[in-house]
Amino acid sequence: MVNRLFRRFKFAFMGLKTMLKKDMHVLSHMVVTVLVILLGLFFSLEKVEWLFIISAIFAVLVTEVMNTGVEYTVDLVTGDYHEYAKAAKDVSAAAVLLSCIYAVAVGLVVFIPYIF
Ligand SMILES: Nc1ncnc2c1ncn2[C@@H]1O[C@H](COP(=O)(O)OP(=O)(O)OP(=O)(O)O)[C@@H](O)[C@H]1O
Repeated sequence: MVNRLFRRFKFAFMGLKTMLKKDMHVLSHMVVTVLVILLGLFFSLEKVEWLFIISAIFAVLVTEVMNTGVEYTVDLVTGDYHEYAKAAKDVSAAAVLLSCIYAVAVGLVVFIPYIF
């Protein structure tokens, strides 16, 4: 039981490592995440504000990870141009875009009152 749990964590961490190697976007997300956390500490955000910031950070990271998974799967299935391959990758990228819009909206709502 503990062994199985440990194996699942191990594979999940291998996934994160693969992600960092394949997708440099994740590094830019990490940099923005650190900056946002520092800004949050500087303004001493309220608990609810932190919850929204954390949800936005994870929304972007999770969609990026899923997007990379879809890209790998599509590339495994076909190296040729295919309308469905394009649709799968574009729709998956759209999920990242939506999560980024959510993150920007949360950032603006939380930080604008502190800045102005
Ligand atoms: N096999 C394919 N058939 C049709 N269109 C494809 C195919 N592979 C990629 N595309 C198109 O090219 C775009 C870019 O695909 P790619 O695999 O290079 O991902 P990416 O967005 O550059 O991701 P990353 O930079 O994270 O690797 C896709 O969004 C899709 O529109």
